[in-house]
This record gives sequence, structure tokens and C-alpha cells, in this order.
Amino acid sequence: MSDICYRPPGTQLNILNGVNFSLREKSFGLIFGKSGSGKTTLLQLLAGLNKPTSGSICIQRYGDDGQPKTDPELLPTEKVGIVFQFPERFFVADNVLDEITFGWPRQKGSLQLKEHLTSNLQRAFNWVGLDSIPLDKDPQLLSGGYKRRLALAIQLVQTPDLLILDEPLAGLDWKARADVAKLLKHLKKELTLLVVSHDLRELASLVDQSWRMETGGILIAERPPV
Ligand SMILES: Nc1ncnc2c1ncn2[C@@H]1O[C@H](COP(=O)(O)OP(=O)(O)OP(=O)(O)O)[C@@H](O)[C@H]1O
Repeated sequence: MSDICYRPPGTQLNILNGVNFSLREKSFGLIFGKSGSGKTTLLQLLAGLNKPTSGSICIQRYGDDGQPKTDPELLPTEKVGIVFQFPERFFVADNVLDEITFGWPRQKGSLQLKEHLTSNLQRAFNWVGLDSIPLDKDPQLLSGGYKRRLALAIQLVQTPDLLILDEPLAGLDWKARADVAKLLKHLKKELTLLVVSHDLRELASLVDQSWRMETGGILIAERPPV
């Protein structure tokens, strides 16, 4: 991400002012900082939900020898998943299967895509440890930790290269927080994670790279203060 500036349409002030950072593949990146400093705004740009006013967000692939394989390309937003704060508030279905397959192709012609998604579904459930949950269970009846697992599975089924999480532990009890942190440690082996969080205690041991965001949208590389 280089020299990203963002000013919401119709406003005069930049929320982000020249943000620069790069996150390595299959690592765990943490962004922390004061409320209102622009963390969520940054995540929304990475997920393609808003466009930067200037600057670019690119992906650079490296070979096993550590040398760049290709020129940097613009980050394909279909390879980015995002789990917002309190994702369970946005659940719409009355059973786990419908929740996870919401928006999937329903027509006969899309059978191949359906099969592809179904095998991804098995894998995603396996990764997040949802295998033991009946698919007809009402998502609202799951425990707090299992609701977060479901929210993760909904994104993982789309096989993102980058998974962004906004405050993944917020509102959970200590046991669920520890469970979700353990799960993120496991997921880090499979894909790149970028997390915004104030919960530095549980997550600090997972962090490979971290940045503090200052008001005015400047990122400074810094270890989490725990
Ligand atoms: N569309 C918008 N128009 C005007 N101001 C906005 C808009 N979106 C966000 N802001 C402002 O930009 C600043 C950064 O907001 P943002 O939500 O990104 O901060 P944050 O660091 O994620 O905060 P928190 O930790 O409380 O979630 C805030 O002052 C917010 O009020």
C-alpha cells in the first residue's frame, strides 16, 4: 500500500494522509491506535469497499528464493475477505447452512461453481472447527465464539488470500477470546491476516508485523504495547 490518501466524498478533510505499509504473505499483521484514527477506513479501502482518493494498493508475489516473481499488480479485491466488528449482528438466515450459502448460485447451470463452493465449505468448516455443528441450527443460538467461527467460515469459503478482521475478539468472554485467538494462530498458516484490534494481550504473541495508527491516518511500525 503506497501513499494512500482518503477523503470521504463531500468532505474537506483527509482521514488518511499518505499511508504506507507492506504485509508479508502468510503473516499476521496488527494495526492498533486511538479510536477515530482511521483504522476501519483503511480496512474498507483494502477490502475494495471504498476507493482511495490517491495512492495504490498492490500485491507483489515472491518466489521461493525471495526474489519478486512479477511486477506489483493492483490487489484483486475478490481475493480479500473482511469480517466486520460484531459480524453476528449481520446474520440473516435461520440456519447455519443458509447463512453460509447466502448469495450462492441457485440455478442448475451453476452446478460446477456450487460443487467448487461445497468443497471449499468442507474445508472452511474444518479450519474453523465447525464440523460438529448441525447445519440446520439457528446461528443465533450458537455461542459467541461459534458465531465468530461461522463469520470466519463465510469468508474462508471464498478462499481469500488476505483476510481482514476488525476487532475479532470484541464482546467475547475470556474463554471465547482465547478460542478465537487460537483459531487465528492456526489460520495464519493458511493465509495472510490483517487485524485491527485493541485486544493486544491475546493477540500479541501471534503478531509478525504491527503498526500504530496516529490521528490523521499515519501508520508507524511499532510493537504492540503489552
Ligand atoms: N464517511 C465519512 N465522512 C466523514 N467522516 C468520516 C467518514 N467515515 C469516517 N469518518 C471519520 O474519520 C475518522 C476515522 O474513522 P474510523 O472509523 O476509520 O476510525 P477508527 O480508528 O476505526 O475508530 P474506532 O477505533 O473507534 O473504530 C473518524 O473521525 C470518523 O468520524
